[in-house]
Amino acid sequence: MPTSPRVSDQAAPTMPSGASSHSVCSPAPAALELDGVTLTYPDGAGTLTALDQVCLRVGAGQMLALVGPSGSGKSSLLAVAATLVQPQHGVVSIAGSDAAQLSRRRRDRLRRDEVGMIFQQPNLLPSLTAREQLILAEDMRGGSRRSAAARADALLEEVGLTDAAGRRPHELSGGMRQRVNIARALIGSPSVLLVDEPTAALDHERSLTVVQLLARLTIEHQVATVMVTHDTEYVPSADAVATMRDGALSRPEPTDAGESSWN
Ligand SMILES: Nc1ncnc2c1ncn2[C@@H]1O[C@H](COP(=O)(O)OP(=O)(O)OP(=O)(O)O)[C@@H](O)[C@H]1O
Repeated sequence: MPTSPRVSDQAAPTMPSGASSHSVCSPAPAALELDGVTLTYPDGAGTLTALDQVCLRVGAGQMLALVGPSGSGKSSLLAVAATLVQPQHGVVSIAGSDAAQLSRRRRDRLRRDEVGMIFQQPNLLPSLTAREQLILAEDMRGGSRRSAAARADALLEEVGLTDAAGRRPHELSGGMRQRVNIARALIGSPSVLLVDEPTAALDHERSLTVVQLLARLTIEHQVATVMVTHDTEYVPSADAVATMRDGALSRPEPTDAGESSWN
């Protein structure tokens, strides 16, 4: 469960340039909210709209699958939700904090404390054991080594890797490496988990294990998870699915799994 300090010192109620003073989507708060988000990139003499008035709400314990063709804006949405890229218009809110209202330092802290990220490739350090990968991540967040070790052990157990805690990446299968990656992303007790193609490097059986694990941990850790996937086979494990097309996001449709829990 989330235990880390929350960023709560939002600046006074001046709106960022281009942000609306009212909610385009819904007034109810959620762990992750995008409200009327538009992101453009320079494109020759003009601009390319990567995200077009995107609205999205994902609550604690919910998992959204995000699908769409290549170039439709999925990675841009994750980058904006991670507060790594600032949109020209709209509001990105994480755990109740409007990212645009924060100083850069506080936005970095918000990301560190509240956002976990998982990419296609686990990017584990070759010389560290699975357990040390997690402890290092918590050390870098400023957590105590003792609590980091206890938390690492608990997370490795949750992802079924207790017996592999002392192994280095080259001694782990691709699926095991991705499970270490997932445990590492959760060690800071984030509110939001952003997952980009977690199964791209895995075979079918391992992919299914990883996606089902993400769905279970989303509930157990009460995180708001957004998972980009090319493979619609894994969508039923999520609570809802939304499609990106040319920067526009469809209304999320609940899956069978999320019929009663999706807002
Ligand atoms: N840094 C950038 N500068 C300029 N254009 C960009 C940049 N990043 C993305 N784009 C463009 O924005 C659009 C959306 O790209 P994005 O990577 O978000 O799509 P995607 O759905 O994640 O694609 P893929 O599935 O291939 O990863 C594309 O037209 C892309 O070329």
